[in-house]
Amino acid sequence: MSDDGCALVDLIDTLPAQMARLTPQIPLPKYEHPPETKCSLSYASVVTIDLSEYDRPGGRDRLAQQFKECVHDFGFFNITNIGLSQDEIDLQFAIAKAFFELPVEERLSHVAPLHEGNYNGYRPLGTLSLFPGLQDSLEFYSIFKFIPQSQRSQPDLIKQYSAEIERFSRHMHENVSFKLLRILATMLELPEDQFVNGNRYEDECDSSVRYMLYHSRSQEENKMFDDYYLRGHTDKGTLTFLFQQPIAALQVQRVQADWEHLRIPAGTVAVNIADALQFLTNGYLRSGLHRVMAPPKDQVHMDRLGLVYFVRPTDKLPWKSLDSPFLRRAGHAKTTEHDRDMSGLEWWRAGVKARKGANYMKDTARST
Ligand SMILES: O=C(O)CCC(=O)C(=O)O
Ligand SMILES: [Fe+2]
Repeated sequence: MSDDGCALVDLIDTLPAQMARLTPQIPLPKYEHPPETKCSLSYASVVTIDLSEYDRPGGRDRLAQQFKECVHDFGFFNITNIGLSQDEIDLQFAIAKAFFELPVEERLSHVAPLHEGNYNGYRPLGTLSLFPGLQDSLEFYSIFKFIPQSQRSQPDLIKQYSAEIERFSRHMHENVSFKLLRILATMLELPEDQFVNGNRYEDECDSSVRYMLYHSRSQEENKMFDDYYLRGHTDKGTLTFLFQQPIAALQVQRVQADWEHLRIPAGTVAVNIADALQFLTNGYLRSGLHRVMAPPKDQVHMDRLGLVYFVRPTDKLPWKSLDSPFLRRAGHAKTTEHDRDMSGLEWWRAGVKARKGANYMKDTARST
């Protein structure tokens, strides 16, 4: 950069409007998480990966060993020590809460181009019918990566906190998810950056920070919906990160087992392997099956605010399955059966379009 500051001025001029912080920033009240349920529930036992091991001598090998216990038969694990403070995470919850308190006209003025298979922006309440004639009670707001290809209109609230949201988004993507993707690739005897290369931050894809709000329903409504908030599904992307969630509604299912609750306490993030990794590894990595149900009786009246980070494949990822000595030994050798002449991004958007308006069968798992 030149020392007369011109380069800096040029840079600021070319920054997308969304990234330029407006002042003053309206302070947000500190987010208080609701208490956990006191009801006794059946919780899934989940492997916990301590990410602070990653940079210790021998740490990656130890983490790879731990991965072997959970990535093939389950597809869910927890991570701790992700390098973000509780305050940084709680600020995202505070922004999420403030977003859903904006007037509905303002939320609706930033609707995502859903008809293009693209969730960038607001996805209004009741967009999906869970059963014929029964609309979901979920609204969400997705903030795509902070790259020129993803820019769109944003409410002032989001513009004011864009620096903090960008830091969160980049950290989850380039630090946390890349660590996991590198360990997974090494474990599978693939080049270390095999998965990272198809998920680079600067390439176009639909990775996003997502703020979610499930509105509570009455007892009668829950009965009509068979208690479903979100049908059983696997996620379509690469990896999903689900943050602290005291309202016990998320359930996961191992192969041929009953549904169990997934507990995500403070200091922990749940990670869900998604369809792209399952496809690329010919089914060796398992895309975790999950659903969201009405919470237990001491929480059923509460709205449920969620914070999620989704990593999704980019336009640089060839939609072709992989081969490695590990995969061959494990009986998951390359198959060309589902290879396509398209990118991960094209595959992803085609899936979102196909899903729109789909009529879900009660116990059928679909991708979301
Ligand atoms: O709300 C949750 O806990 C899970 C959300 C989810 O499964 C999804 O958005 O794909
Ligand atoms: Fe999901």
